[in-house]
Amino acid sequence: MAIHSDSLSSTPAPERIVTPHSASPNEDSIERALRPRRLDEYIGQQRAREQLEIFIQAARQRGEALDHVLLFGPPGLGKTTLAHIVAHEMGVQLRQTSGPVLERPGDLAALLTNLERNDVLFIDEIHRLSPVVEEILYPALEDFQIDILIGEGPAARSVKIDLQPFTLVGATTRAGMLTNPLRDRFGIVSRLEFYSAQDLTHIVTRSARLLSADTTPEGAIEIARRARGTPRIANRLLRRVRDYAEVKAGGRIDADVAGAALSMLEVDPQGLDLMDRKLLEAIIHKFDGGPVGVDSLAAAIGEERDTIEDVIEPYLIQHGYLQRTPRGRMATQTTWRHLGLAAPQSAGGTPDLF
Ligand SMILES: Nc1ncnc2c1ncn2[C@@H]1O[C@H](COP(=O)(O)OP(=O)(O)OP(=O)(O)O)[C@@H](O)[C@H]1O
Ligand SMILES: [Mg+2]
Repeated sequence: MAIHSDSLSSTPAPERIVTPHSASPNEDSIERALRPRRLDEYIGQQRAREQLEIFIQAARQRGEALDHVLLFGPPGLGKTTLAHIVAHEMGVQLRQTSGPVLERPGDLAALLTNLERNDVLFIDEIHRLSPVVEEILYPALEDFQIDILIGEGPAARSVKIDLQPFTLVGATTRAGMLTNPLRDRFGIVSRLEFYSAQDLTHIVTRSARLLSADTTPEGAIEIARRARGTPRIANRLLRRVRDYAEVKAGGRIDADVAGAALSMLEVDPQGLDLMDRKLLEAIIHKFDGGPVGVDSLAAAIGEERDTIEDVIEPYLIQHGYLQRTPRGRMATQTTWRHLGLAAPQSAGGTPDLF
């Protein structure tokens, strides 16, 4: 069966404390425990939440399946969480799989034919569906029907099978890698954004309550500020800071304890971690501040190109540490300053006038 657990859907990268991917099966089970189950417990992402609230209510009132939903955004922002919430709010079952797991059309056909009326089928990493599997999906999404080929050679014939109406929830970190015909079949498209420090503070406070971690409001703010705008990282930092507080500070997490613990974890005051700094330092020291192509950068820091593009870069770009230009990546004035260096005139971004 092609359904697989949450633990298989993330790339482990245990060496990195702020990696937005979940690092271990143990962490996955903690994540599940911290996962909000209802839409009104889902903090932040106001736009996505408000839209879904209306569409879910309308679908429920009509007794219909919700339109197909595409969720996209960087790892750890709550796509899987939202998929589960959609099923819960619709009062239906969720079946979960992911693009790379569905190798053959039959894998998807088996899942589709087992769905009950209005169920949610959640396909994670939907940009990694193989083209033959994607073909099966088109008529399923449009007409709730699939065409499957039975037999081989001259005796082969195509059979149409009717499906129950269902909702596909697709998640991807790369909306740009979806084919047009697939993207066009989603009626609801939600882009998840990095969270504000304020929203993350709510998330840390909620998780601290669930984990019975003794956290002051200032302690929660300190963790939230340094979590790269990402709930998964906020929850992970909270657990590590709690360990530190229990061993070094009688268990209480205040701003000083959180700050000391995060420094020990090499998360700097802006929330950048070792990998972030390694990338920024490589651009400055090995490539004179850029522009440098992402492949050269990947080779220089020993990371996969995909990891740079999906995991490291989005936050750095949004926060002005990195510019993506047609000729490659460039460090900005902010980057030079952040690393305690004097920026050259040629550095990207707003010049430092002071
Ligand atoms: N809006 C939110 N409110 C509270 N907690 C959240 C929210 N979004 C995410 N979380 C927490 O962050 C964790 C990670 O979220 P989730 O697994 O849904 O991310 P994802 O976008 O699916 O990541 P990936 O791209 O790696 O699959 C969850 O376990 C949950 O505890
Ligand atoms: Mg996920």
